[in-house]
Amino acid sequence: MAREFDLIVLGAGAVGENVADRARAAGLEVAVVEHQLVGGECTFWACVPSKTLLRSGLALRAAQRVPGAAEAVTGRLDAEATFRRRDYWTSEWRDAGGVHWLTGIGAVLVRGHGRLAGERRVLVTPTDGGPEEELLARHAVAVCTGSDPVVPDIPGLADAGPWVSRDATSSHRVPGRLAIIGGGVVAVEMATAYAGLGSEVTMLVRHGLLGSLEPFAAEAVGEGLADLGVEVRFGVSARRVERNGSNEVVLDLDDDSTLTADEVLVATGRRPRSTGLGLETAGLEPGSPIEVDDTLAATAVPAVDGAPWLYAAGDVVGRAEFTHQGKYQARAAGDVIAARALGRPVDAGRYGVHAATADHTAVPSVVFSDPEVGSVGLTSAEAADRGLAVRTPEVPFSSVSGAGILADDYRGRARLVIDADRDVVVGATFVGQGVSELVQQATIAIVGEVPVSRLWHAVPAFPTLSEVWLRLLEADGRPEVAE
Ligand SMILES: Cc1cc2nc3c(=O)[nH]c(=O)nc-3n(C[C@H](O)[C@H](O)[C@H](O)COP(=O)(O)OP(=O)(O)OC[C@H]3O[C@@H](n4cnc5c(N)ncnc54)[C@H](O)[C@@H]3O)c2cc1C
Ligand SMILES: NC(=O)c1ccc[n+]([C@@H]2O[C@H](COP(=O)([O-])OP(=O)(O)OC[C@H]3O[C@@H](n4cnc5c(N)ncnc54)[C@H](O)[C@@H]3O)[C@@H](O)[C@H]2O)c1
Repeated sequence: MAREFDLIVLGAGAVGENVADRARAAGLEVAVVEHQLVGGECTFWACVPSKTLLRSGLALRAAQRVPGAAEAVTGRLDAEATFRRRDYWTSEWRDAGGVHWLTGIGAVLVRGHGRLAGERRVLVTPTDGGPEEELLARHAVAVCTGSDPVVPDIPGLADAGPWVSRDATSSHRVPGRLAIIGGGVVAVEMATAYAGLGSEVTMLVRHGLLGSLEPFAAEAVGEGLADLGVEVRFGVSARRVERNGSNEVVLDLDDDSTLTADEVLVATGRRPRSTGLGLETAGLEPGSPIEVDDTLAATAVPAVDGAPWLYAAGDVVGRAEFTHQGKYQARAAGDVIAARALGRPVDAGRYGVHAATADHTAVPSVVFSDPEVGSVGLTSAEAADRGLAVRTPEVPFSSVSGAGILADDYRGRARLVIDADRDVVVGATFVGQGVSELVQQATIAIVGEVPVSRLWHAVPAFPTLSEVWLRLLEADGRPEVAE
């Protein structure tokens, strides 16, 4: 007989876990269906292992930039120890901790592959090979199934056994020569990590590095990669790839040259994991992102008894492929599903309790390269596309004592994008060592719509990196008192 729950969540990544958590907190009966590891991509193959692989190199280079400490650290990175720390943080790819947490909040974990079979009905093929199980949802189904890497259709590539991000983040081996196809965030972070660990890295970048960010930040990252010995080849693509008899990967490039490596990492973007989910039984297109409104309800699926029943959040909706933003969507989704199920008021207005408004205004992100890039909101180019009249004060960190004290020859820049009509910050980009911690200040300024004239009263402590805010305000100009 079918088991019945108030809410069925497909996927126990960070996003599915948070939908379940909020709905459970309101007292709903929740089932979570997971066909792999509870914790998903971020915990086991993405954020956590990539950041632990990067951290050792960043820490070593930070010490090398401070006389006194530099003399004390004369050796190279210890790859084995770096991998061991990564293995600790990924619990050696075991999810007992996640399962303990999920059952601790009172959700029911169903191990298997779930797919929709019409309105509020899910079929699960159990991981252990048992008979298919039917689950029924009294109120809602939330699809939180994440995304998959895209492998371009380059002749021979698939047969050459390329690395995708999971291979790079879970490897216990440092390839002597690593070729990377792509110039986005995965490519840049893995180039930084593996160059630090001792690989000879060559990046094949069809267009620019980190294309969605401010060009000055990408330029600084390019210089940082060069300092690490990474060769970045712009405007070059692979025409054909093959693994030869010596187990080398040979890439035939469209500038008529050849690149030989021990491994090739494909880092050319991701697509929503929306096939094999039975989405067509709800009238949706498999393979596409699931389009949702700001309460995360699927816009193309009709409501039942006046309430939406199909929700989606995280990478599968394609609004902002970051764990933190997916979890933000998940909190709104879990709360609104509960509110609608329990007949409680719904606050779906701009910045309402149940609306993921910040998806449109203030998505923060950090590229953990060396230097780091921290950004939130609009770039100058995006503001121009929206027809906004903006001021864009920009300063080097050489004007900030805290930066000079943090590291000798500190290199970095910062830029604000200020909506001139409303006199509020709508975007910020920082590049430099340790700038990741500056992003939240900008996020608060944007979401809070704090007038720039008021920011002059938010005094940064001396001598911290945050003093860059003062320099940015000075570059923008001290407010004048009206006659
Ligand atoms: C290398 C790399 C590094 C990254 N670093 C960062 C970072 O530093 N910071 C950051 O914010 N973001 C980072 N990201 C992005 C981040 O990993 C994703 O945005 C995040 O994991 C999305 O979470 P999710 O829950 O939507 O998807 P996932 O984590 O992919 O979870 C989806 C879950 O659903 C399960 N599932 C799928 N289909 C089914 C089904 N039919 N039945 C049952 N279960 C199913 C999967 O097994 C998985 O557990 C990184 C991404 C990559 C690739
Ligand atoms: N620190 C973080 O927050 C972090 C880290 C890693 C990944 N992520 C998330 O994961 C997502 C995926 O990252 P990604 O780097 O794979 O994607 P991306 O979209 O950032 O970059 C893809 C890159 O591949 C290039 N490309 C695309 N097709 C190509 C082809 N056929 N040949 C050559 N180059 C090609 C693009 O020009 C671009 O440079 C990101 O959008 C991000 O949201 C976040």
